[in-house]
Amino acid sequence: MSKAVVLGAAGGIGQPLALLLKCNPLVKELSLYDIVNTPGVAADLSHISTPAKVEGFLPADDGLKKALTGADVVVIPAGVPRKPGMTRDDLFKINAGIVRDLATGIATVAPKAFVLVISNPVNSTVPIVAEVFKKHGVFDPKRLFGVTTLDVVRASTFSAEVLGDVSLAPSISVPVVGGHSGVTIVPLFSQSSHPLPKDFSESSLQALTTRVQFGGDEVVKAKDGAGSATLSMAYAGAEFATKVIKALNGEKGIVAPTYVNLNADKEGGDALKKEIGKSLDYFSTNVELGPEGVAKIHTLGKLTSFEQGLIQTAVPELETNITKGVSFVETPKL
Ligand SMILES: NC(=O)c1ccc[n+]([C@@H]2O[C@H](COP(=O)([O-])OP(=O)(O)OC[C@H]3O[C@@H](n4cnc5c(N)ncnc54)[C@H](O)[C@@H]3O)[C@@H](O)[C@H]2O)c1
Ligand SMILES: O=C(O)C[C@H](O)C(=O)O
Repeated sequence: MSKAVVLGAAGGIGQPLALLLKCNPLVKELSLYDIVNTPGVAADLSHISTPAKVEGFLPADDGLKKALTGADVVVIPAGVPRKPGMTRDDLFKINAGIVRDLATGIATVAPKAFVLVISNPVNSTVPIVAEVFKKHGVFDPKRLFGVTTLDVVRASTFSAEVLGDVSLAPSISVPVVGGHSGVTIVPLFSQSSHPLPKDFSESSLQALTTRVQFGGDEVVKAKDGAGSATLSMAYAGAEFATKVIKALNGEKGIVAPTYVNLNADKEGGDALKKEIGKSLDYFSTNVELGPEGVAKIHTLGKLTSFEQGLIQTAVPELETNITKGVSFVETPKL
């Protein structure tokens, strides 16, 4: 039984994510923090007849500190979402500072908590959290995760559509590796639990891959200025948080793609760097979770030449995104 904290809990993701965590029997305490509205959200959720005790906190009266005290798992969906025409990197200007400040709170109050970063641009915000933790001398790469589960969820859903049977979606597992923005999102359909049809053409594979890579844009466009994916993200965030909590409670054999610091498992991380041909510090890949967080970083395995090409396109953009996050904390210029 764990204490989960949501930072940004009154937002479009935060509220449904908090609902799903309140309904999770593994959550004993749920603390909700935001700059607005958390007392109301917490009061509302607290009437649900599940065991988790819910409390809401605002910045006044040391709210962040109170929310984080005793935290096992901290999920961060705080920050602004995209509008049509924006890239995730366009959010850096605002979200980098928000994530840095929240990370400072976690590093100070709950340095051992598992930190799950949803705020975009994930490729850069995860390094920001790491650098803040390093500054406080409490960085443990095993405990920091960029949440890329929505890409995995989309790959399952879109594969099921292609296979003509949407009921398959929950059982389809496609590793999605790289990062979480556009071309850095690399679905490995050749490793799907449910292979694509034998006569699936190269152009259809390209279209399916592009749909996963730009699935976020599909939602941003449909919402037409009212934000980005919230409900599907809450579902994905709760899925991933549940995996982390289960692993923390000692459940074995839990593997999920997530964006991690490759020093979390030196052997696996080094092997992965060799595979991608670049010494990046962060990459999303299948990770085995354990009670201490990252237990094992899996390598990518056998790739098709199409997938190798996708990785080679992803790597330079990822490198730029990572450097941007790291240097923001080293020398803040914004
Ligand atoms: N990783 C992913 O797959 C994924 C998917 C969807 C969205 N996102 C990202 O998640 C973030 C949130 O999206 P949303 O739709 O929930 O946005 P939103 O605007 O609906 O909610 C964000 C919440 O953050 C709060 N907030 C702002 N500054 C804060 C601070 N300093 N401390 C605490 N809370 C603060 C706001 O008050 C708001 O309630 C965006 O950056 C978005 O791009 C990531
Ligand atoms: O697309 C976005 O900006 C939000 C999120 O990263 C997504 O993938 O839906």
